[in-house]
Amino acid sequence: MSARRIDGKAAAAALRARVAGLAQSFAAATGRPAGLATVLVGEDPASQVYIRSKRAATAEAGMRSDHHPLDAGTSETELLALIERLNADPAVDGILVQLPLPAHMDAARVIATIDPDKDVDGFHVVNAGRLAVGDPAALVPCTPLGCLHLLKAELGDLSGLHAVVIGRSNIVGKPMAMLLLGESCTVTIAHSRTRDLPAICREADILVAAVGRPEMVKADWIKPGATVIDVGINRLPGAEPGKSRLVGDVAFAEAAEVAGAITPVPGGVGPMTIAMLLRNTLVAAHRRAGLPAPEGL
Ligand SMILES: NC(=O)C1=CN([C@@H]2O[C@H](COP(=O)(O)OP(=O)(O)OC[C@H]3O[C@@H](n4cnc5c(N)ncnc54)[C@H](OP(=O)(O)O)[C@@H]3O)[C@@H](O)[C@H]2O)C=CC1
Ligand SMILES: Nc1nc(=O)c2c([nH]1)NC[C@@H]1CN(c3ccc(C(=O)N[C@@H](CCC(=O)O)C(=O)O)cc3)C=[N+]21
Repeated sequence: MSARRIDGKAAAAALRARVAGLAQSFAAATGRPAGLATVLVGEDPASQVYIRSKRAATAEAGMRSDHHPLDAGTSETELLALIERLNADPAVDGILVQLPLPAHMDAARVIATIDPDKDVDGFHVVNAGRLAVGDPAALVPCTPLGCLHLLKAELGDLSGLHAVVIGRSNIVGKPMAMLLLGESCTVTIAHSRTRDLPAICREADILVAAVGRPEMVKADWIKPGATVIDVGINRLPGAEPGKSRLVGDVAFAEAAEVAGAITPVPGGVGPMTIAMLLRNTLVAAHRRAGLPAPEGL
């Protein structure tokens, strides 16, 4: 392997430590901890694992974590009523409704009900719009924010670099492209209808894969020396029965022979997502308390 391995776990731990320090100052200044409310509908095992790690990280950073588990049969009306209560609760700075939601719910309507200034996932159309127009009040989706943090730590100034983002979802691909545009990259967004994807990827100084296809990006898709960010989380059957293993959207071992730097899965973007959730919660708390934005995040 010739590429540098970008250690998302270490970067996330450093960011969480900074958040914890600032969370302490916030509590001292306001007399209350910053608070995140999590909502999980149903019992999807993967979602339960994610919620557990998000809550543990929140508590460890000295913030309040309130969890609202709802059973799978809960009506959308009941969920919307819970969100309205959380919107009105002054102890709640951030609201996270874990996705995916059960099929009988309209995720867009649910997200639209969250107060944009408590929308620490950054999924509300108001926050998507703020990001698109460069309004600093935007709460930005955690995963692309984490990717950008890793890219800046690796490369410094990104201006003029050609970034190719594979994937155009509202939660990863599109906001990632907006952030890179904001850093003055030349941005190409690729997706399932893109023609000759390998050739387009080979033009990239920065390649972000957010597709959900295990090990789709091969070594010969990568420009020598490029920085590769692998957002994919794909669970494949493991070596032993009943066990699973995680792989990204990039064929890591072969890609690492060509790239200049690359994130692993696990231990890359995933941990940064959680750290950025804490960051967004603290930023939302400062704003709601009328305090200036915390520095160094
Ligand atoms: N690490 C983390 O914290 C997070 C990881 N993830 C992971 O990131 C990945 C992407 O997530 P998400 O954006 O929600 O996924 P979506 O399924 O919403 O979007 C996938 C995107 O990939 C595109 N795509 C699918 N197949 C191909 C293909 N063969 N060639 C090119 N493009 C293709 C789709 O194109 P089209 O629009 O044309 O259908 C779509 O835009 C998943 O593996 C997910 O688990 C997600 C969130 C957080
Ligand atoms: N409202 C909402 N907000 C989200 O941010 C959200 C969501 N719903 N639904 C699901 C996706 C996925 N996601 C991840 C978070 C952490 C890791 C993570 O920590 N991954 C570890 C490995 C964890 C493991 O072993 O499973 C890693 O990559 O090293 C991965 C994925 C957040 N999501």
